[in-house]
Amino acid sequence: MGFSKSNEQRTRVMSALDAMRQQIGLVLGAARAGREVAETELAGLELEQKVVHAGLDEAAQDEEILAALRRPAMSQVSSWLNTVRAQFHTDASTVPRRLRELVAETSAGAGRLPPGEWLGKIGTGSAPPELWRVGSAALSTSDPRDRFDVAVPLLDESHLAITPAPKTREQVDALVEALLMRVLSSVEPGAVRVHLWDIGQLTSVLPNLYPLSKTSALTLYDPTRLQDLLDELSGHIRRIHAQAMQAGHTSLRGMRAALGKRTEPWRIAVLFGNGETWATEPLRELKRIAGGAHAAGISLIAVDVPHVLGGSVENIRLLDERRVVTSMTGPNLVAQLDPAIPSGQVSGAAGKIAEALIARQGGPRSFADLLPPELGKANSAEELRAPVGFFEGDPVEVVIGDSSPHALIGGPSGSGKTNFLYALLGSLAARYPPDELALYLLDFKEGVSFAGLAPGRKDATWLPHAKLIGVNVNTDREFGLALLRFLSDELRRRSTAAKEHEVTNLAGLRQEDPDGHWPRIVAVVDEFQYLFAGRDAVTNQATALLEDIARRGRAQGIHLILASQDVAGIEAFWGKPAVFEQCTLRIAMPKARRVLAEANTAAVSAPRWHAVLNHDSGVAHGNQLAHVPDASGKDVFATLQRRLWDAYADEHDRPRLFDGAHSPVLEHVPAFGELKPGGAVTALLGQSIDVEDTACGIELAHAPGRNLAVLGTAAAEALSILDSAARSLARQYEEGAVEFLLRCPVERCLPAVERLAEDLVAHGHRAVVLDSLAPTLAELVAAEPETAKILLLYGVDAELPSLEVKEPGQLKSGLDHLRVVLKQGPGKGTHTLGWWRGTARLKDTLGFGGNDDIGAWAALDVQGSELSPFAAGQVVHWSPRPGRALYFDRSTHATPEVIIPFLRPDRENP
Ligand SMILES: Nc1ncnc2c1ncn2[C@@H]1O[C@H](COP(=O)(O)OP(=O)(O)OP(=O)(O)O)[C@@H](O)[C@H]1O
Repeated sequence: MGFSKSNEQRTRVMSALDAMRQQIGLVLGAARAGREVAETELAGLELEQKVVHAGLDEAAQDEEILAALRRPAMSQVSSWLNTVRAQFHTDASTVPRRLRELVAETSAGAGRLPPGEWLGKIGTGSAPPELWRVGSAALSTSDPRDRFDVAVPLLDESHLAITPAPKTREQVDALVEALLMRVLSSVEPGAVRVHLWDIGQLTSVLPNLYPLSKTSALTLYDPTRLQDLLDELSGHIRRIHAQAMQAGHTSLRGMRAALGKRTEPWRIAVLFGNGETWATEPLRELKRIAGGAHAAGISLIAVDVPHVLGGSVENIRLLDERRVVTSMTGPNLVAQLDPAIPSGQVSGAAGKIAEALIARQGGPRSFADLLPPELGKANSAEELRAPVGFFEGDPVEVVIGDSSPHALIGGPSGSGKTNFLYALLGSLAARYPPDELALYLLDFKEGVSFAGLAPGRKDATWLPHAKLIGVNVNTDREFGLALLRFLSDELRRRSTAAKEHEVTNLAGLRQEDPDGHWPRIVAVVDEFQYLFAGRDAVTNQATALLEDIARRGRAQGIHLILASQDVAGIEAFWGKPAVFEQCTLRIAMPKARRVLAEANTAAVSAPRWHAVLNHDSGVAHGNQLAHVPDASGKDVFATLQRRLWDAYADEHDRPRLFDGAHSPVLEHVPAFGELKPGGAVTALLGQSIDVEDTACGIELAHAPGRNLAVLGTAAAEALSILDSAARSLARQYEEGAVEFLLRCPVERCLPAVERLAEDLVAHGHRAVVLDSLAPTLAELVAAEPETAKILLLYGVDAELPSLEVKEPGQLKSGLDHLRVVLKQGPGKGTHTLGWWRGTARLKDTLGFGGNDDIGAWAALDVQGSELSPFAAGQVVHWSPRPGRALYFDRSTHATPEVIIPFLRPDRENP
């Protein structure tokens, strides 16, 4: 039925009803008119009053009145009344027929027919009736053919206010139930959503409809959840308003008419009050909702709510169990409610609709349903947009862009947070090619959540969008910091470019610099609260960087997705509202707390494998529930990854994988492969904790202080550092151009030292493991070296007692010679790389004023406070941990940095 046609019909119904109301009014009008006549004739007036009081029909039976009318003086009264009466009957007799016809026209099927005709059948209509029968009425009770339908408008049209009479709750329930069943049976399953709230009952509001409550067609709100319902409705109104406005319409109905299809379900909210007035705040909200409801396809049915609602409202007032007065038929006509539909029939039919709805929605959807028909067709200049799940069969999208630049995801362990991230990453990567979207993925959790996106032993493919993948970084907060620094640098680079092109955001930059490479960057930090885990410099720097990126990233297309398992992660924000506020996209997994706004409890009731998406900073009206398909099951993501890899891997390098649980092997790092004679000689010591895959080393220039001290008792790490230093140096000298002098008084380390010496020799260099150190030191002091010499001293502290002894007749001790070698050696190409097992012994070795001779150090299990004398007195923060060293090179570092000593597989370990 076309909109204008139905409108016309509705007008006709209304005018027919008006006509009837007028006829009824005439009877009373007659009395008034008669009274005017009777002003000149008191008797006439009295008589008429009597007639009117009795009613025309009754008066005709009343002998006394009849006698009075027969009096000649009253002839005028008598004939006038007769005319009125005749005219009334002529007109009124046609009203029921006209009404019946019109209601039949506007209200087909379940809108009007008795339940036997439609109950239990599944509706197919997308254009439901406009009037819904609730009962019938007649102008004269004597003739049953005069009965006509009493019906009320509902969807898009009107609210309904029902006022019960005492002890009529059962009848009201039956009335509402029948009305809802008429509506639900008229339209296709899912096209109408019913929300039920009852102020006084916990469980049994219209129980016959309960089979529907396992679907979206029926949502029940217990008495305490009025606010949830009001939030839901007002959120819906705002969303529809925004949607419709964007598409150039003013209402859902208008949008539906223009598109020729239903875009959103209608909603009917039934509110059962108890006759008492509402508190100011919810009432205000209810009135606001009522005012905007029709445009959003919402109708309210308010039962025993003694307030005037906004919007158009029809009323039904019960006089007793059967008799009602409705605003449709006017105050003077009493209608009869239809009898209740037997409850078994209602629940049976509700069950059928529920089944049809479940079948229609096709059950849970899969990850493949999130993917577009073709890979990589989307453009990210304006925003990123991708579905992550489904609500009632319809996709629910995440939008990352100007109005929702950053996201906060929360959910307890096992709630599907990681799975959600996979769904999101997959959906994005399938839509945007790597030139449009670059991913930086960091997981502070122990485990390998993102490791599969980098090439691995089992699967050699990688996600071409991923530039960096950090896993097992829970103890390497510095890596998080490195990522933030990288993003902040990129932010600066982009804003400089934007300024140069005189634009203010990424979309502008891309337009002005079409050949530039400006993908949107999405950085995911899972369990980001680890960044703030200590009261230290890392936390302070992370906070500052994060705030900066959060604030300015929006314009430059740099987006943060911060995920956290528990409240702790969110609490980390409490002192940092800037970051929190910028995360306007909130995603709450079931049972997540504090991710959404304080009063928004949607996540509490979200079912398993669902997420509540909210692009409005977590305010309730922004809630969108979505079922998230399984994206982390076996082969699910991997299948997409392979397709993406096939499509893009040729042009996009593998991501850098940083795995905190696996130290790199010296021979595998690019920096080692690139070493060759001729450049500045650099001894590699370990891996930098950085976004780029870089090794960290000490440059052995011919300058004072170019020696290295390794400090601490951790033998494996100490061996590793000296080992990689020697091996990397070996690659930078031509054969015979360097001599390695090794000395190791620590028994258990000796095999490793001997093995190193053999390997150095095999490399073509001279390498000697010394039996004693003192004579060699004396020689080094005495002669000018012909070649570069590298002194590798293991456990120097063990050597000290013997070095301190002066040989008889000698002025200088071995220790004196060592001090000279440390001081003067580097200038002549003799560098000492030594391992002291404690800082005190290093001080003893260096003596007064000797600290400058150690230009660089790598500390292992040594407390920070012991290190400041070797770092120009600055406060050093360092909590020693296995597999890590704190490295400081006076000539290159402002502050020390954490490095990862290389792994020495298949080599002797102490
Ligand atoms: N939407 C889903 N459909 C089916 N299975 C899922 C879904 N989401 C998660 N799972 C499964 O549930 C388990 C836990 O999910 P997931 O690892 O994503 O949770 P999490 O919140 O990240 O937990 P944690 O933080 O402990 O890793 C996984 O085995 C995952 O495969």
